[in-house]
Amino acid sequence: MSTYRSIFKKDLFKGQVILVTGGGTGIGRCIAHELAALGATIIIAARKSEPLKIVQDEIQKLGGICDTMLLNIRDAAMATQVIEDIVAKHGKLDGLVNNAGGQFMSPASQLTSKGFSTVIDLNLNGTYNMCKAAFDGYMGEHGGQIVTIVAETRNGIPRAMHTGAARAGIINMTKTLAIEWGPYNGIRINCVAPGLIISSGMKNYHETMVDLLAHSHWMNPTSRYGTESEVSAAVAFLLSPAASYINGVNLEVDGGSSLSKGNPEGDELKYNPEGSHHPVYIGWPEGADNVHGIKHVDAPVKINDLLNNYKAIGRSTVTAIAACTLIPSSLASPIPVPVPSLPAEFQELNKRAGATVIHACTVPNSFAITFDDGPGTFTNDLLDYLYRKQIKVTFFVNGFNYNDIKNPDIAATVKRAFAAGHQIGSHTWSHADLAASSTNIDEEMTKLDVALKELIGKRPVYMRPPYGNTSPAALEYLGAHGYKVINWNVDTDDWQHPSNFKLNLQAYKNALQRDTTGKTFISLQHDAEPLTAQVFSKIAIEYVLSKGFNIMPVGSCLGDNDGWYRD
Ligand SMILES: CCCCCCCCCCC/C=C/C(=O)SCCNC(=O)CCNC(=O)[C@H](O)C(C)(C)COP(=O)(O)OP(=O)(O)OC[C@H]1O[C@@H](n2cnc3c(N)ncnc32)[C@H](O)[C@@H]1OP(=O)(O)O
Ligand SMILES: NC(=O)C1=CN([C@@H]2O[C@H](COP(=O)(O)OP(=O)(O)OC[C@H]3O[C@@H](n4cnc5c(N)ncnc54)[C@H](OP(=O)(O)O)[C@@H]3O)[C@@H](O)[C@H]2O)C=CC1
Repeated sequence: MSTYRSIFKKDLFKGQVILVTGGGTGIGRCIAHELAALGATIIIAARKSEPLKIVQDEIQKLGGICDTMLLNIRDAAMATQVIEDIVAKHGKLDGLVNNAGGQFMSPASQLTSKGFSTVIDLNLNGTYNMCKAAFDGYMGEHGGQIVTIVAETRNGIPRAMHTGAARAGIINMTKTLAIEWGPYNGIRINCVAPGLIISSGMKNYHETMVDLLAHSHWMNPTSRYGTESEVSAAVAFLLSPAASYINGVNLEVDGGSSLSKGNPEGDELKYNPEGSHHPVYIGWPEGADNVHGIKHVDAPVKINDLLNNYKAIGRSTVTAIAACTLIPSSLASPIPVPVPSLPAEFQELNKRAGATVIHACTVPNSFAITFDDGPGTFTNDLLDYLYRKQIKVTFFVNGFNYNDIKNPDIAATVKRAFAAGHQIGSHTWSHADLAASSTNIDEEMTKLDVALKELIGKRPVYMRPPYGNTSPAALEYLGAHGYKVINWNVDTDDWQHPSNFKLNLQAYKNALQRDTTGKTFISLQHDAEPLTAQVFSKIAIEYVLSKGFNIMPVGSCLGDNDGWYRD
């Protein structure tokens, strides 16, 4: 049976006694396997005995030495007792890996003080309890190495303020302890700060979060998530003599994700949705997971699939990994063909027949980015971004769909978008299908016009039919009432796949991948969709800009700068 294959030399920790808290699952389990494979006597400790026993059994089967102890790191007395028991039973304590910890996700505004205290107590106080117990019980007199797993917190952790605060506290506590405990007690103490890691820990997240995470793994400078092995390797390094001159640091193992988060010009950055150019490091032996009943990793299925993908393609083959996140060809849409302008005689005919449906722009090199169904709860976030980038787009708004346009917050968003110079178009009052015989087209158009007139003092000329659906009767009505009907030639499908940014972006890529000379585009997405407003729209805009297009409202891209509205 093959053991964990560490990149470090065999017997690196032979004869050492090392405690790994939370060693029964995920990252802690991987660290326990690696250190045991390198010769250490490992003690894994946590609240639940069953996972500990399973990992102990795995390590022993592989020829390692492993002991288990029950421990709640929040309980200072229990921490003291566990250290005492280890020293009594194993004679010493060379290393402590503070891995136990966690949190739940919550926006700061919804966090209760009990919830905040709970996460601070677990992570900050819990880590303090362990460090203090290790110092008092052994290391203060004999020295030792301490490594604490925190989380990358460089620019805060949105929706996890409590854990960000706790981990930042630990990082600072670590620096102080390095100063106080280094010179006289021979202790080295450091932190490892993982970014998102494919581990069992992700099983604690809600399914929607897992779905989002599964689609976002390319959104960091290394274009993939990390592995438990990559965190474990950092821990092993910091515990080892190779790190003898490293004290009080926080080593980020995050693929560079902390570099952009929270930076206004960094969030929507320069991700490479094609896939990673970086090899992945996995210490487990080559081959399938779950060999000899030992699972390599136990992440949620969709996240584990990512890892299998990284593995299947190759651990060190740069080009192969770059291909690991291909969208199946069945999902790719055909290259959109811009609709050429009709000859004059047909334009006249068309007028009589009703409005023409427009799918593309006419101004060379223009790209109109359009948003339907809003305003949504996060449209303001999008407006902030558009302001920073000085980009104008078109919002085809509804009166009563996801939100009520008469709601003061929603009304204020429409006014803000209009005042900022974005084009406001009509998307009907209630998102009605204009091709359906039961739809009262006049009511749908007029009711929204009246509401918009009240809000922005004008009625829109440009409109988008919901679902892109029209009928001869609808076009006749719209033409007769002076509306310009706008559809699209780039459909991101974001309403159906709101967290699949990669799939959404594929529509843009299909449009822009070949020679685009002379071609112009109108794209469709939905600002009522929170993830589109917050994330995808920014990715799409960066992509279009990177291809050298000028982004503008639909009216401008059709050469019309003063006919967007009427009184
Ligand atoms: C694409 C972008 C995505 C970005 C995502 C970035 C996220 C980065 C975060 C950093 C990366 C870290 C990853 C990981 O850590 S992986 C997971 C590791 N494991 C865990 O996190 C463990 C899971 N969590 C828990 O077990 C518990 O939440 C916790 C231990 C933290 C608390 O458990 P405990 O049993 O002590 O506490 P209670 O359940 O009794 O709750 C106490 C009070 O806490 C509040 N609370 C608890 N859960 C929630 C919740 N889900 N939502 C809101 N509030 C919550 C609440 O006040 C509880 O008190 P009451 O029950 O009386 O109300
Ligand atoms: N996975 C990721 O993407 C990232 C993880 N991290 C951090 O890495 C560490 C490991 O995470 P991961 O393996 O993914 O998640 P897991 O949830 O699998 O691991 C957490 C471990 O901590 C133990 N634990 C929790 N509370 C206590 C407690 N009060 N006393 C003792 N043990 C406790 C748990 O065991 P039990 O419930 O039996 O006590 C569990 O084994 C955590 O600190 C996590 O926050 C940081 C950044 C990213």
